[in-house]
Amino acid sequence: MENKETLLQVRNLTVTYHTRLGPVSAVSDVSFDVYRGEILGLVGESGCGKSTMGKALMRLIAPPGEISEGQIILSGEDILKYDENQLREMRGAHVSMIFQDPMTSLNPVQRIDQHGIEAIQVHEPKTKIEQALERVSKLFERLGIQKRRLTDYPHQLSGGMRQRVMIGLGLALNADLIIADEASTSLDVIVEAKLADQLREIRDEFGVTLMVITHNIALVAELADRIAVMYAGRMVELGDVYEVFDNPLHPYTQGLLASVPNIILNEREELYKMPGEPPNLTHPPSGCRFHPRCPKAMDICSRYQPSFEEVTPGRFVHCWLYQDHPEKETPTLKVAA
Ligand SMILES: Nc1ncnc2c1ncn2[C@@H]1O[C@H](COP(=O)(O)OP(=O)(O)OP(=O)(O)O)[C@@H](O)[C@H]1O
Ligand code: NI
Repeated sequence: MENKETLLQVRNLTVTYHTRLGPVSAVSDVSFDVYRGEILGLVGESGCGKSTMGKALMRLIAPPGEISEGQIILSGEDILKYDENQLREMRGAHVSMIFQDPMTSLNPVQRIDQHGIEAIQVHEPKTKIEQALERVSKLFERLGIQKRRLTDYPHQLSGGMRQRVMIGLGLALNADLIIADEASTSLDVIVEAKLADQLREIRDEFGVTLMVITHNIALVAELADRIAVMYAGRMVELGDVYEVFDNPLHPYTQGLLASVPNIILNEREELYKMPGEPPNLTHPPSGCRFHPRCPKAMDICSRYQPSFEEVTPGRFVHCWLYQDHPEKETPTLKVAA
């Protein structure tokens, strides 16, 4: 993409869930931009905070969770300052989220075409039903939903189709940003490689911005322009998808990509299994949260949190390997007790 226009700026975003075991910072001090018209893939192990991030961008974090710090600036406006009316307008017309189970967002007693017509008419009340229906059926056809399915009810469609319907509704609303949150277990939409092509075509045609939250790294390779990697509530790497797959900088990204079949490995090499488990976020490790599992950890990594530094243009990494600190070379003295 040439001329990048920033659609969304996330700054120092922190989301905290207040649990019985103490506060959990599911998203911790995360900053990044989303460009208009891009497809951004957000990946990371289960529990690293991807869905929390997506919900925060929709202002859908509810108690016991709260956005405890930061800014979310959409087209120049801080949505953390929005009141309920402004939020309703934003969720309708500007940002759409497709959840892991679209059944929860679709009305079970409403046909697919009615969902589409309603989506259009809520925001463009002057549009006639016939016009709205025509737009909807064109849109859905582009997404691989045939005309005869338009009179179906949500339960008559497969999970993958329901997700397409949600994407279609987002497009019908002319949403600027569509956030799609893939379930960890669902095979659904994305398994169909064809959808990656369709989504890219639709993006080109409608200029919509897509944020795809998924465990499916192969899909991200296929679909996304940029990839963002989260670990234990922090964003650890962000960059052009080709550059990151070609040369992952953060040791976590390196491990994550090495554990995916057929992407960066020769067939003969064995898949890498990352040692250890993600941390308990009620007591996250000090410094870089990845340090206990990191094969390249240095002394400083457990003591200080690295910043999210732009190491080459457009490439951000949260890792002491790529930034300096006065104490970087000085090991802590281990004093015997
Ligand atoms: N409502 C909640 N109350 C308390 N803790 C929560 C709540 N929702 C999420 N969490 C915690 O926040 C952290 C991040 O969860 P989140 O669902 O955002 O992760 P995720 O990356 O989307 O995981 P997955 O890939 O499994 O969908 C986890 O530790 C989770 O237990
Ligand atoms: Ni999730």
